[in-house]
Amino acid sequence: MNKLGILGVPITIGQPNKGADLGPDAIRHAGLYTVLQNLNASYQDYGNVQIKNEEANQIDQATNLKNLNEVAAASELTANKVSEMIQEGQFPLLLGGDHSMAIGTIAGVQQHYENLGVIWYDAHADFNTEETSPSGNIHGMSLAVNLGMGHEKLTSILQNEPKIKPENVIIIGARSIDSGERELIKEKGIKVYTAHEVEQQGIESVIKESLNYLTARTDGIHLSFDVDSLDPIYVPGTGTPVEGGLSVRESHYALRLLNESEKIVSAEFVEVNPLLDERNQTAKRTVELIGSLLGERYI
Ligand SMILES: NC(=[NH2+])NCCC[C@H](N)C(=O)O
Ligand SMILES: [Mn+2]
Ligand SMILES: [Mn+2]
Repeated sequence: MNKLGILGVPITIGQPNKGADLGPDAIRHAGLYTVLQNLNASYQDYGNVQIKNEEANQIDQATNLKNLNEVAAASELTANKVSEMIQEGQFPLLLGGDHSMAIGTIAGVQQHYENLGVIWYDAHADFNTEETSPSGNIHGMSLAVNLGMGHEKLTSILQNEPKIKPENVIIIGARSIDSGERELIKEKGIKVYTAHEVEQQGIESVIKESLNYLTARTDGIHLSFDVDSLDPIYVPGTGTPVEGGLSVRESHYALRLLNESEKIVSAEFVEVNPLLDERNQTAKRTVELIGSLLGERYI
């Protein structure tokens, strides 16, 4: 694997809770470097992107978007940094931060791929627009934004065009989808393996099918891993938990299969919120999951 470029994106204003800005450092403190050193991974930690969480408390009345300008500014900074890391030949490993950060990360990665694929591992689809969103929270819109749907300040980061094609996206683990999102998902023909389908089909088959499908049609796959994909019993430190989630075991297996495929070109682990956590267990599990993606094995 290429040298890792680690970047924290301490953004919390894409959703209503304080504390997701502490996620990147909680992940570092939970033993990230030890795991990387045990894997003999070479890495460079660029620290955290400067995000203006404090200055943001605005609902843009005209648009139903919370903290639009600040999220857009954060996305721009993130996108540029991520793009630079790939330019340097590094594998971006991004630590979050709420899921609005994916607007920036994917814009940055996409600069280097003509036909980027995305695996969106999440309890949610994050497929709202300002018209459909029940909350106005931009973390529930980031996937739609990446497909070119939503406010122009968000869809035009780095380039004013869609970053990914609808047919190059696979959502895995979904179990909380708003009615407006459901319609958009159907309209765009997005592939979704809900939590029920993971149960029915098994995670191995879901991941292998996804990899076969995406490898045939894309030139690289970005992994967007929202920790709330897991059941809240394992990840209490996250802002929008949904019962009935994926298990730690099947998620490790999913990540191991992704590692073995050698098709993942960048990854983000998002929605860790230490203020909602107990004893940093959510960050610790996140570090272990990162280990599986990077090649750690039980034996
Ligand atoms: N990245 C997340 N955790 N997203 C949660 C989104 C929740 C809800 N669908 C919304 O739009 O507000
Ligand atoms: Mn999400
Ligand atoms: Mn989620």
